[in-house]
Amino acid sequence: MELGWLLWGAAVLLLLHVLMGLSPAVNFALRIGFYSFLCLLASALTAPVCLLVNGGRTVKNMRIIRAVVRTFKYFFGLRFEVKGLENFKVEGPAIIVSNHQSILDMMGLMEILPDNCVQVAKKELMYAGTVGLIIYLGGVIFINRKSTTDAKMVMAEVAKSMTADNVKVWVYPEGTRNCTGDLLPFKKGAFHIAVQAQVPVIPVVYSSFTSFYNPKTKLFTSGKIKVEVLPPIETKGLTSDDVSDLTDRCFHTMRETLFRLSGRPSESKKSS
Ligand SMILES: CCCCCCCCCCCCCCCC(=O)SCCNC(=O)CCNC(=O)[C@H](O)C(C)(C)COP(=O)(O)OP(=O)(O)OC[C@H]1O[C@@H](n2cnc3c(N)ncnc32)[C@H](O)[C@@H]1OP(=O)(O)O
Ligand SMILES: CCCCCCCC/C=C\CCCCCCCC(=O)OC[C@@H](O)COP(=O)(O)O
Repeated sequence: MELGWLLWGAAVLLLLHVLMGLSPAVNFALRIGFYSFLCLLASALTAPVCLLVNGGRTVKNMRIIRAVVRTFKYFFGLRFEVKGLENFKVEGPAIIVSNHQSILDMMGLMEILPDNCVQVAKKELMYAGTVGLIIYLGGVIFINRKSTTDAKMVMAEVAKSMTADNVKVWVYPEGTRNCTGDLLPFKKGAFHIAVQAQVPVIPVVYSSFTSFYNPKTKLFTSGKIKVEVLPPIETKGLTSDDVSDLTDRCFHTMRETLFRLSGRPSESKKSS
């Protein structure tokens, strides 16, 4: 009986191995499928723990979620090389902005997530089964991207409450996933919150995934991701008139850093 199960297991592993060797598309689909399965399963198992330990929706649950997600990288052969963690050690609340390449970003996010930090997410994620539940329990702020008025109202509330509750807020200013090795133009929401709450903006940059992950060419292998937490940009004394400048400044600093971390010549060097 036990030998039978062993043989079945070996046959399944062999089949997976052959399928993965045969076609990059199958390899890609299997790995993404496994990642989604892992997220759904881990969320289903972690949600009751969060409820038991912390009783409901609170940023404290992020510590539990973070500990669980940090184990995921081993399944995919991913390594993170992190620099600048000391830049998170600002007194009190802050806005953290980072580049957003893929659903895999959740691993990079949890790798360095400071305590008392929630993310801003599109409201559709609330309905992603158990993942939606765990994100809700972690205190994630949901916005309706289709209504600027709605999103602005939610963000104005966040600007007020983050100081009172002493939380950091993590925003992906590109507003959507982008795996091209460059940055999309930044949306301004994150920078409006920072100015309204008069808190610093801390930029975080992850090197381009394109050498090991590319949905267009169905590439997904193991790889190394360089992460840099950049020095905080102060916003004390800035007003809403300064938001565009602040957004541009942050965009250019992050783009330079992205190119440097990804071993790509920067635009200024290319033209010289
Ligand atoms: C255990 C296992 C677990 C497994 C699993 C765990 C995972 C556990 C982690 C989950 C983590 C999830 C992570 C999800 C990640 C995403 O869901 S990313 C997608 C959602 N996030 C975002 O979209 C954030 C970035 N977007 C923004 O900030 C956008 O500005 C907004 C607020 C959505 C508005 O969108 P928009 O209208 O398209 O953008 P924009 O052009 O910036 O604004 C239009 C105008 O409004 C103004 N404006 C914008 N915002 C404001 C504001 N707040 N106040 C005043 N004016 C404003 C602008 O200045 C602009 O006016 P002008 O300057 O042009 O005159
Ligand atoms: C009963 C309903 C079942 C629904 C099943 C849904 C399956 C989803 C399961 C696992 C996927 C893992 C998700 C990890 C969290 C990813 C967050 C994320 O990266 O969202 C993308 C969002 O930032 C930007 O969205 P778009 O690039 O604009 O699009």
